[in-house]
Amino acid sequence: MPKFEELEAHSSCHVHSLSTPITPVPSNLIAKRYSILQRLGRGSFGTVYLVQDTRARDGEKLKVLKEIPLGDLRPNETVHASQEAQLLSQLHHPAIITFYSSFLHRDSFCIITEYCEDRDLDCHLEEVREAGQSLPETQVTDWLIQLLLGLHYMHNRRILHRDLKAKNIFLKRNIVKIGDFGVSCLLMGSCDLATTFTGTPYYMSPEVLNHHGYDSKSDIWALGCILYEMCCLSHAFEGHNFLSVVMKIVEGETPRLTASYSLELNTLMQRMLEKTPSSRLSAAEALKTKFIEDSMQILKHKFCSLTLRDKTSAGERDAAQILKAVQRKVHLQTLREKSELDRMTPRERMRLRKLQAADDKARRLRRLAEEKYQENHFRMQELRSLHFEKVSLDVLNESAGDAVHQTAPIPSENYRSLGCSQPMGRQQQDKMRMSEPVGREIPEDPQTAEVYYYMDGFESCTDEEEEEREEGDTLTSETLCHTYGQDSDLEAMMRHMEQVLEGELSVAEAVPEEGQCVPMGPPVINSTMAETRIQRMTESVSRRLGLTVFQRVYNYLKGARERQEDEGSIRQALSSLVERPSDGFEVDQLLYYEEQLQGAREGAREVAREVAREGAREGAREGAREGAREGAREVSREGAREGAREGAREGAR
Ligand SMILES: Nc1ncnc2c1ncn2[C@@H]1O[C@H](COP(=O)(O)OP(=O)(O)OP(=O)(O)O)[C@@H](O)[C@H]1O
Repeated sequence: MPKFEELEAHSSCHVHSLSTPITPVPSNLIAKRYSILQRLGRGSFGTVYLVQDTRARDGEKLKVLKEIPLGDLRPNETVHASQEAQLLSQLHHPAIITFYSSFLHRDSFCIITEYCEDRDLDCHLEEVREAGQSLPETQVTDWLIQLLLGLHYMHNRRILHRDLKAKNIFLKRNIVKIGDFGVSCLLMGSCDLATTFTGTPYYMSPEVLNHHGYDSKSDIWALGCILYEMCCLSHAFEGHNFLSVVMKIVEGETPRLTASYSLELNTLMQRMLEKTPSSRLSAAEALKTKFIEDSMQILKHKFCSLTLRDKTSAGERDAAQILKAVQRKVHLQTLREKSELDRMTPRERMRLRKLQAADDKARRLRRLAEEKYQENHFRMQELRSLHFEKVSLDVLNESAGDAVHQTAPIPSENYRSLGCSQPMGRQQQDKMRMSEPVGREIPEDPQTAEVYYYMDGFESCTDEEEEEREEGDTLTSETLCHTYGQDSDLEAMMRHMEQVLEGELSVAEAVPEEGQCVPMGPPVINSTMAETRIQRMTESVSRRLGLTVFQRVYNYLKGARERQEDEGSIRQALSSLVERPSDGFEVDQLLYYEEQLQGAREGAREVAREVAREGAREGAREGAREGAREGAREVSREGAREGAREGAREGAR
């Protein structure tokens, strides 16, 4: 049962459409600021919602809320997780989904993160597969570089992902972002059980399956699997059932990419899929390979021209706005010249006021255009100085040149001649938004009209022209906002690439050892999370197969595993129970999880028993020691008494 009111159900692989924005109801706010817009989906541990942050600035309002039910946990048991969440919220990288905050809401642990409107990589790959297409190598390497940069950033800070998979990678315009970084660790701690339950079988590394512990190289293994998936649109290690996948990962051959991808990319992937962690590349080492460095140069140029183009087109839009304002102004100015002030009717006066408003507008737009022009100019100079001659030329020819020409023919003197003086700040611009009076006539009496205009702040224009102008204004400011957000990610990504290219990257990456990743969830959340995962999985498989079939498959597989039947006979038996033997995959995985949890519980009970036994032994020892001490004391007391009595007797004698 969903805890939060869901306004719209949502299938995971559909574009998140928000055609009808939902106005938040203040009384329904979660943590006094988030209102649920729609449900994005349900994962193994919790439910994911798109929310509106009523306290955030425009353009940053949409966020994601992950609600993780904590069952019967007491609030103080989650304090540790909240503290670790604080740590995560201080980390920022454009390839990592921003972790804003976490809090407790009723009996759930809630996490607020950045929202990625372009869905996850898994959905994207499914679409490509369905369309019978494939991803070009440049696209694959562009994404791989960004993912390596993100991994390197987190690994350097001793944070492991533990559940890297295509479903945890999100697309946001031109960049990819890793989701849930550190979250599994936060909730599950870092023990072996946590690794088993947070990992997804297809991406699990040999060392994890062999219970040799998880480290940063296990994340690299998962990324190698994702790289294979981006190229071949199927899992790197596939099998009919859970155990056959495990066998392939642990003992099978390292897969190869198809011939349509370069040898260099194939070699890189194979080095990321080395079975021995010490022979496997780290993120820093992968970033320093020649293939990645060369591809990174190209990606950096691409990002450079993208930000430039964004800014240029914003400049073009501004220029168009200015042109419109100028035309309108010329028209109004003619009106002004024709009329003498004292002979004006109120309507004419109104027009004059509008003229003044147009002046202000033109001045603001001119300023914006000048700023944009300067920015573009500065970036172009930057580009040249970095010797990216080819790119600079392309950019100048393709777009910047156009924009410069479009912006340049409206030199600032033209506006000055229209009587503009002081430029206007952004806040003032916002205040200057016009309000539309509805159904109000302008009074004909000049004095009354003056008061009327004053009350309306001189901006009460109902003309269609003004409406258009208003629409144009809104568009401009929104586009600028949008461009800024996008640019900041692209620019941050470029900075990270520059660091690598300029050799500011330590290849001897601080590799977190098992159990050393920053967040260490308390064990009590740990086993609750494991139980939740088992429960969710049981629900989902029994829904898919039907309860009766699920029970049959479950009972058969449980017996078969106990009898240690071979894979061939298991496959044959499964084919009579389910349509495809692969349908039994999740049941198999479920049995494996149950076994692991059972083992962990028995381990914990054994530890508790041992502690109790040791306590009893220690108590007995202490008792014996105390008894001995008491005995000795009694003996010495008795001796003293006897001595005294003997002394007295002797004295009497
Ligand atoms: N930051 C986000 N922006 C946009 N969509 C998201 C975001 N986080 C999650 N989603 C979507 O919400 C759904 C559920 O995500 P969640 O991460 O809980 O589960 P999952 O990755 O499908 O499974 P698991 O919990 O096993 O990792 C998915 O469809 C995912 O694409």
